[in-house]
Amino acid sequence: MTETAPDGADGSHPSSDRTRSNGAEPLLEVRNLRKYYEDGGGLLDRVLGREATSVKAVDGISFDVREGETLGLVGESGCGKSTTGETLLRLREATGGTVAFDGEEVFDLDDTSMAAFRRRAQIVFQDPFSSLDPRMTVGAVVAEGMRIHGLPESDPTVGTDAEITVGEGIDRMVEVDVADDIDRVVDPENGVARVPVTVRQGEDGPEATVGVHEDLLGATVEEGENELRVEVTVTGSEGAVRRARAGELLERVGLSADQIDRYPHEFSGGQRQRVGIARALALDPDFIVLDEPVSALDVSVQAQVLNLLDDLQDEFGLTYLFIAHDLSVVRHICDRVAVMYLGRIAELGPTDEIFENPDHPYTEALLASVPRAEVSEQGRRVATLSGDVPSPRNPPSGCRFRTRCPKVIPPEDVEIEQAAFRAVMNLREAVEGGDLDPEAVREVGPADYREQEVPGLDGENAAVVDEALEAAAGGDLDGAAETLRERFETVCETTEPDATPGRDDTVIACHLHE
Ligand SMILES: Nc1ncnc2c1ncn2[C@@H]1O[C@H](COP(=O)(O)OP(=O)(O)OP(=O)(O)O)[C@@H](O)[C@H]1O
Repeated sequence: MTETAPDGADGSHPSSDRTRSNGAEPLLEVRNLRKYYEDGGGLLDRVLGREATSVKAVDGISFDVREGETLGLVGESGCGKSTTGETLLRLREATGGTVAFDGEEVFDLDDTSMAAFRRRAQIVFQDPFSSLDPRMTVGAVVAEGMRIHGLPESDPTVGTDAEITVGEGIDRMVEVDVADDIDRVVDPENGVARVPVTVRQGEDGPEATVGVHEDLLGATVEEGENELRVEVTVTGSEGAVRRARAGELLERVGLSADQIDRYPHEFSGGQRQRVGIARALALDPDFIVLDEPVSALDVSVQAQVLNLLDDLQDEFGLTYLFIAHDLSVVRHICDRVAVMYLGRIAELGPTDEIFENPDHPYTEALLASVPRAEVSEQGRRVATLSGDVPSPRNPPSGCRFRTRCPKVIPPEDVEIEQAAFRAVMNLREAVEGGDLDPEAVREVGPADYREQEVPGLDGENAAVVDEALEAAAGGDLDGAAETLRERFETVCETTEPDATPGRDDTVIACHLHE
């Protein structure tokens, strides 16, 4: 199957000159949002009969999404990006915090306001294979939301009008009435939905025909003494109006209205994602959460879908929250980027700032894992991201990134190389977690063990580690942990860094930048 793509078929990325959100008001204000999953604990908890601990998927994050901008939300798998998107849309119940949308508290909305919010705030999911019901035609998929919400509805602020052409012997004045709900069928231009109508003399008297959407609109003529009265109304059923709109939306996202009766399995991945986008657009939203919208697509198709999203944003004045783990995607579509780690936001700022001049060691490390296309960036010295992401059931104290951070801060009075301090931190983790094997220390002796496992120490630092390893070799892991803690405890573990203003509209949560 081939990909239909009117936009960016050359594979180019959308423009990265993204300034549309400068100075814009926030459309979405997220404050201290939390979402914990209480799922009865992990297997280990159950085996050991331990009390269940919740998964702190999102653990107190705050950010704004400004009107008309694209805010990127990036981070490694499992850091809470999808949970954030779904919780702020109220698809999941938040554990705490607030979300204001256009000034209204989303978590306090009554049923009527909630229905309006559901229309205005949409989501496009990552997986176009599982997010479309295989038993529904794509036309039904796109129209479903409209059916639920009674759309398309008439907008009282939109005027309706007819452009009349009169011919073939009609010499009387023509008066036209246009029903107010014509805008459900005809897209308004400059606030007016216009219908071209032709009035001519037929065999049985005057007749009027509409020039657009003939299957949905109708015109009737009534003869008066000196005038003809023409009335234009919507004659199509609700279902037919929705179907026509679904067809238009399919066309707008680069598919064909002729494909309206096909099933999802008849489309390629990229085409299915276009259907998902048409479904989101059907309710005429202001805000869309794009949850990894191109991650499941071939690289060649990704740029086309990104270009489409970019065009739609301009055309419909949309605001996006763009969730991605792939930083190279984010760079070209986002105005600002929030970097998330283990349920928290590490750094947030304008995309160029985040990419050119990251402040948070996690952002630096994440960027280091992005393949560099530009030669000028290839030589950049960056720290690498090593080790596993800790469990969100039991995140590290203080700064959550400290267990992997290549810039963890030693105590003021301890002189130590960064690599050696990292090794000490790792040793402490092992001792505190009960993962250090006393036998292994006994076998080689504490000093040799230190040389091997915690190289680069001398003087007092070496002596303290030896003392701790001595205790560990004797089986006293608690004593070893205490000895190490007394000398090497860092602010990164005792104190959680506040999110503080950095340079150029950035916010950063790292003790190095306080
Ligand atoms: N329904 C659930 N019950 C329990 N834990 C969950 C549930 N959904 C997600 N989690 C956990 O919450 C954490 C955050 O998951 P989430 O899917 O939000 O992260 P993510 O950053 O979007 O990752 P990915 O890119 O892999 O989707 C993970 O540890 C995940 O295992």
